[in-house]
Amino acid sequence: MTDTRTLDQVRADIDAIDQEIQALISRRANCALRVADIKLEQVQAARERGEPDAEVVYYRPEREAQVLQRIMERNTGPLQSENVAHIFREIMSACLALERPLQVAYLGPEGTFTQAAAIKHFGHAAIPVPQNTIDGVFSQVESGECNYGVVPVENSTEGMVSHTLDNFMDSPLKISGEVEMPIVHHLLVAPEVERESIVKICAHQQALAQCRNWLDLHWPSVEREAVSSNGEAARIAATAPGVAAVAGDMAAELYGLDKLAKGIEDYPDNTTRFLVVGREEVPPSGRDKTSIIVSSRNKPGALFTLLDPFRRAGVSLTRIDTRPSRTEKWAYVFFIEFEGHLQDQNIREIVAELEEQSILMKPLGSYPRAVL
Ligand SMILES: O=C(O)C(=O)C[C@]1(C(=O)O)C=C[C@@H](O)C=C1
Repeated sequence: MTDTRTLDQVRADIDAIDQEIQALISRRANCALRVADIKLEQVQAARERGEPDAEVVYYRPEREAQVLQRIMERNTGPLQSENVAHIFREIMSACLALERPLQVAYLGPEGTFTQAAAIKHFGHAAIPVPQNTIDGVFSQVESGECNYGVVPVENSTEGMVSHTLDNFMDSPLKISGEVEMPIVHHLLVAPEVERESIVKICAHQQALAQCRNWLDLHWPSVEREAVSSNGEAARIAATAPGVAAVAGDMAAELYGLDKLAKGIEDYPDNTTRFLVVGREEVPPSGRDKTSIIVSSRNKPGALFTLLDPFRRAGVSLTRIDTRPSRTEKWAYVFFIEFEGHLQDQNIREIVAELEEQSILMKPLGSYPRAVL
């Protein structure tokens, strides 16, 4: 049947639907408030049972992943599943903020891709707390100043962010989630700045590397300077007219910069993966990944021996990386990521075997696979 409603009629329908959606969102928010009360009651009961350290965990990544996954699965259009999930991401973010506003440390300053990743994962109701260094993010969460932290871990062009991996070696923090961000870089300048006046291009070293071919081709003789972050590069470009920055949309918006060239990364499917760190272990969501650090003696076949239990159990590895050991005791330190949860029987067996064969075996946490 053709739709014969007039513009006014359709708008009246939209108004009525909005009213219903709003009432439903308020009902949902009241449920979240009740969830918060129940969580508190459960912790009080646990303390009375003699568990003095029991603490309320408001943020539940496994539950959020399940909610978002289901929303995407049952979407029938016409909106795209990802767009619908983003809307619910924000609704859950606001509901969680009613229960307890989350402080999220991230590798700043404002305008970095890590901030964009933190917002993508936690939504806009979380309180972002920029840190100057990856170490700073870890220590804010370790000390309890912030509830969670977001750090870059791997780029599809440049490989692992070794500093993040090094932090995991000594930190008691657990991984509670992962975020994937497509990385699109632009060449940014302050408004009205002419191409001819650019004498220097600033960016984080990873961004300079990700755009190396493009910069070699278009700006071969202009000095490049690596600075602490893309956000910092954008801040410099906003105040120094001879300086351009390589950074993303968020930095461009934040510092009011113009795009002299868009999408300048050498590989168009350039993505960065971020990890969310927290103090709690995350229960299974049904679609999980696990990360561990494992180290073995320097002897022939050492890596094969460590990986063989995964092959036998048919568990897929999603990442393996090596870092130089920082103590003489260990010859190799491997970061291994795989599908499954530390509570799964087959993963428990693999971990037990690795504990026997290695000189160090540190689980970094199980967490839901990125949904968005
Ligand atoms: O189910 C919970 O534990 C809730 O707190 C509710 C809710 C939600 O809004 O759906 C909010 C925050 C949590 O991170 C997960 C889900």
